[in-house]
Amino acid sequence: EKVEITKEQQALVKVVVEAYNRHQIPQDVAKKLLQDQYSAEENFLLLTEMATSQVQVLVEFTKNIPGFLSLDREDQIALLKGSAVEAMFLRSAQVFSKKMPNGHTEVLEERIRKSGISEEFMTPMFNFYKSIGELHMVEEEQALLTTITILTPDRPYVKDQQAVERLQETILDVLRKMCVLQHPQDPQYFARLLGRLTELRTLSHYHAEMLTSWRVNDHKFTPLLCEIWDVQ
Ligand SMILES: CC(C)c1onc(-c2c(Cl)cccc2Cl)c1COc1ccc2c(ccn2Cc2cccc(C(=O)O)c2)c1
Repeated sequence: EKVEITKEQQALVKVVVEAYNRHQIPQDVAKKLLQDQYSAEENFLLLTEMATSQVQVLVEFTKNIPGFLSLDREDQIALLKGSAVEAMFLRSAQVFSKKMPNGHTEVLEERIRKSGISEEFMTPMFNFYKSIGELHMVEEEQALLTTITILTPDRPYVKDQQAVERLQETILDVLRKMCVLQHPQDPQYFARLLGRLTELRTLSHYHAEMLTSWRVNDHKFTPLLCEIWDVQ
């Protein structure tokens, strides 16, 4: 049947994409990527600063998701805590699929590889970046996929899962239509996008182990990261 995006769905996408593009890491933080030296300590500190900045960007973006602020307050917190790592993997994946001015990408890769993260997490992490890059997502797809990740009903401690499910379904519906319209030659494209969400969950489990190994080596995080990741 003819797939068409309704007026209100177009308005929804506009709000989400504008919010997604409005909130970027401050240029001075992104620029630091290129400047400071390369010790493992320096790299860890820089990545910590970027993660902290990204969490602030994520909180601001989430407040613009239509319906999010009408959810139960504690559920809003549970959704943010449960999705922060996955949203940041998606965001950093955009950098690796050349979202950032080139030169940043290589430097960011270098710093991640030399920040005390053990080899076993590197492979899945960079495989994910590669698999995201291969999708060549347009910015609407990136913004909607991040929104769908945030609106995952079965995060720990979410009380009213139905309310989250209703919001998520609204976004899934418009993303599905957009994929059909943007990729008529690839009917599986939408399914492949959602497949990345499964990969994100696996990465999120790896990340919990990365955090533990950093803490064992007495690495310090910022108060915001401690709060959102329940560490220290
Ligand atoms: C605390 C710190 C060491 C950490 O723990 N886990 C992760 C970690 C790692 Cl090592 C990989 C993936 C996810 C996380 Cl949380 C991190 C670092 O988090 C990052 C690092 C870079 C990130 C982000 C998010 C985006 N980017 C890339 C980026 C850079 C500059 C500008 C922009 C931009 O949007 O304009 C984006 C998070």
